[in-house]
Parts: sequence; structure tokens; C-alpha cells
Amino acid sequence: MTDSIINENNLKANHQPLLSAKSLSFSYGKTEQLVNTNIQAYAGEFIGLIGGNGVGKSTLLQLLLGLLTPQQGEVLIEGVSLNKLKRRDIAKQMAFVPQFIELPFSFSVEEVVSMGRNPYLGAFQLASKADTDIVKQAMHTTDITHLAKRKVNQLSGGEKQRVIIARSLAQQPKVILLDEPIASLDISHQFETLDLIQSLTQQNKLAITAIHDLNLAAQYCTRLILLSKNEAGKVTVVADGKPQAVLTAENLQKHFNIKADIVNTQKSNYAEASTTTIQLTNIRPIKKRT
Ligand SMILES: Nc1ncnc2c1ncn2[C@@H]1O[C@H](COP(=O)(O)OP(=O)(O)OP(=O)(O)O)[C@@H](O)[C@H]1O
Repeated sequence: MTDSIINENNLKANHQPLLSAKSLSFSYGKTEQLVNTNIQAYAGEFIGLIGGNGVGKSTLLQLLLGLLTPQQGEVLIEGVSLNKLKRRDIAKQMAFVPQFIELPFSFSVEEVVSMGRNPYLGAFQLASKADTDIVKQAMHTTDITHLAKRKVNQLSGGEKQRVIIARSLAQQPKVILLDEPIASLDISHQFETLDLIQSLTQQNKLAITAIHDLNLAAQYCTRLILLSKNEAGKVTVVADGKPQAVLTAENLQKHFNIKADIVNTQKSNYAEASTTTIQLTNIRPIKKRT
């Protein structure tokens, strides 16, 4: 067993999960979406939520945030059920970066990032110097200080994405949930955004992101959770672990309908240079029999 695995096991043995989903089942009306879904997620993890289109990744993120209510099961943050927490208390612990960004166009970047402080302010309470400093720091971390006075509707997709991440950082959350944050970004902004999320997890935050690019997921995420149909045809977590344990030939074939050559590699952009992962090359669809 390597040192990193021993450390990880110790970490999990000694700490309760930061966020956990217990036996979640959820239906949209009569349409069953997720069944008996269990997740235990820890501070410092960068978890990629993977699975085909329409499988339920966004739905699961909304359940974890408490924006959707499961018909069965519960979500707990630091052992406390979301049912027992007020919305603003959840917002102090968890922030969300949505798939489609709708920004109030007449606001400046600084004003939008300042909205991240709302859960901490009373109805007519003005922001304190401490609040302003947190907003400045969030803009600095996401490299948007130079955009502070610009109107958000004048920004590019990549810049808007950074504004939303800055707003989520201003919430000072322990957990950041992201729904395909790199989907509309060019390749350099994809790396930039993933680097940023990775640096947050290295500061002990928990990040869970829905992501379609399996190679970027394998390169950046410390753990992958695969949502798909199980043997009984019900959607749930069918694989959960390190990228090399989840992106197996069998899972690629069964849950993504692809074949690929699976190559062992190092996480070149990861703080621990010795961390290994896999890359998929020669990805090809499996031809359906006619
Ligand atoms: N508000 C809703 N009412 C009814 N059905 C919904 C609703 N939102 C999503 N669905 C359905 O639930 C299923 C899961 O959707 P969801 O958006 O969670 O999938 P996803 O894995 O995030 O998909 P994608 O990768 O395409 O973004 C889909 O079949 C979708 O049509």
C-alpha cells in the first residue's frame, strides 16, 4: 500500500464525511430518477460526477444542495441533515456554480461577487470592511480584480465563469458544487478553471463537479463517482473510487458505449507529483449491432 493510500484511509477513518447522501431516492412526478444513492465526501477531495446525458448528475447536485427534496433518504453536512438547516445556513456551508450562468446584467463584477456575502448579512445590514476584504480576496483568487468595475454582461464566457466562482468563494463555503463548469470554455480556460478548483481543494475545501470530459476528470479529480443504470435498470452510483478504478474497460463499454486504450500516467499538474492516474486514448464508439 502506498503512503498516499494509507494517508487517505487514515483521513477517512478519523473524520466524519463533510457531505453525505444517505439512501437518496428521487422522482420527477411519477418518473423515478435516482434510487438508493449513497455518497460520503470528505474535505480536500475533488470529486468528478460522471455519467451519460440525462442520467441525473444535475439532479443529484440539486439534491446535495437541498434545492430538490428527496422522496427517500437525506443529505447531511457535517452530520447535520439539511432538513434541519435554514437556506442561509446551508449557503454559508455550500456554494453552487450552475451550468447556465444568468447574471443580472446591470450589475458590476464587484457587485455580483459581493452577493456571495448575502447569507451573512441581515436584511438592511451593510457590508463591513471584513466583508469587502473577503470579496476582494475572492476576486484576487479568481484573477478578476481588473474586471471589478465592468458590467457583467460585457464579459466573455470564461470571465463570467470566474465571476460566478468568485461569488461562490465569497460565500466562504466548505463545499463547492459545480455543474459542468468547463462545458462552454475554450481549452485554456478549461485548464484554468480546473486548476482553480484544484487549488481550492488543496486548501481543504470539498469540490464536486459534474464533468463530461473523462480525460480531464481523470487528470484533475481525486475521485470519480459514476451515475448510471444498475443491473436492475435503476439509476444510482455504479462505481466510486480513484479514476483508474472507475474508468475501466468494462465501465466504459457498459456505461458510455465506448472503447478506449487506457494508459497509466502521472498527474503532472497535481501537487503530489507521484500521484498516478490514467488517460484514455484511441477512444471509439462501440458499433451497435443492426
Ligand atoms: N424539472 C424537471 N422535471 C422533469 N424532469 C426533469 C426535470 N429536470 C430534469 N429532468 C429529467 O431528469 C433526467 C435527469 O436530468 P439531469 O439534468 O439531472 O441529467 P444530467 O445527467 O445532468 O444530464 P446532462 O449530462 O445532459 O446535463 C432527464 O431525463 C431530464 O429530462
